[in-house]
Amino acid sequence: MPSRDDILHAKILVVDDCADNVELMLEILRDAGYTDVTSTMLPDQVCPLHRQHCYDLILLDLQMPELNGFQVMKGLKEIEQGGYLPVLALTAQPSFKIAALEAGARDFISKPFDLLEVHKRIHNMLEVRLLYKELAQYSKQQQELALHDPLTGLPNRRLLEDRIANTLQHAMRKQNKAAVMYLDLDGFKTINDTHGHAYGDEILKQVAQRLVGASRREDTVARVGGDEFVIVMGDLACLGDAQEPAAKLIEVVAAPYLVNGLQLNLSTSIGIGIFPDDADAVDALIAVADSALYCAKRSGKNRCCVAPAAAAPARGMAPTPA
Ligand SMILES: Nc1nc2c(ncn2[C@@H]2O[C@H](COP(=O)(O)OP(=O)(O)OP(=O)(O)O)[C@@H](O)[C@H]2O)c(=O)[nH]1
Repeated sequence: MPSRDDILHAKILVVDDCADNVELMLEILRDAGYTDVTSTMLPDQVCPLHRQHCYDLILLDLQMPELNGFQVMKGLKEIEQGGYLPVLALTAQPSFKIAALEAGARDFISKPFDLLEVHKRIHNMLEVRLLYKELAQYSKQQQELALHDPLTGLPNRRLLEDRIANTLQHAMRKQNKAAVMYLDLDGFKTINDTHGHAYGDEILKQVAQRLVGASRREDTVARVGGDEFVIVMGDLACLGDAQEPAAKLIEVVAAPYLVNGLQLNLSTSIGIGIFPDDADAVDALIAVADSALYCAKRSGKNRCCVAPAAAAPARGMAPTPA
């Protein structure tokens, strides 16, 4: 629930073509303790100003020459699409009250002003507006949490699958290739067993940062399990375009780690699946990369293998170390 302080610091815009009315409203608001109040006498400035400042409350006179309050609300609705239109209409015309509500205003204040009514309606509207913002922020955070790994902040499997699907669609349109790289740290269990889980967590966070740092901005780096990561790359012309960055990933993971004054070395294995050569669907491509990873582990770790023979008969039987 917004506090009294939050409400008094809300951003308010007063819109009226009459200078005396503007002055009166500014005085009422400042006397009540509102700290962030501005005004305009130019109705055509309301939308650009709201786009720039995102007001919590717009006190809008309905009868203005050139652009009236109803037209202004139309423009504001486009900016606040799906959101909460923070308009409190000001009118001396009783017949405009319902029309204003129908046009999207949340409430109205009649002129001449009844001071008590003005204070109450402004306070109530701001309370709802700020609550609405809190809710929108909370819902955004929840969505983020549902799609990201809490330890590293990387996309989780759910978001990864979405990103792979987009990458494959893009590759299909462009008639080029994409790669899914399945990466699993070597001997990570020993690190946990030797130095503790918290130390292992720190290493995982550093690995995540290194993988992101070594990837292109448009690639996706996701954490899909304990010490498992998946990297998705689009816009590739050939297998070599994936093997080269995979070798770079192996290299960055291998650089020494310093955690709590303790230096440690680590290696990783990577399996690569190529779209459309090895598979043409999200799950299948992940499965192919996972099988290739298994080959990399089995053939000695600290290396990268492409899809095994079963998934890529054209490339022969043996896994291909990078
Ligand atoms: N610190 C930490 N460890 C985790 C987390 N999630 C899973 N693990 C541990 O990560 C380890 C994964 O080990 P494995 O991949 O099975 O084994 P490994 O030692 O890496 O062996 P290879 O992959 O064959 O080289 C296990 O010990 C898990 O308990 C986590 O969030 N934090």
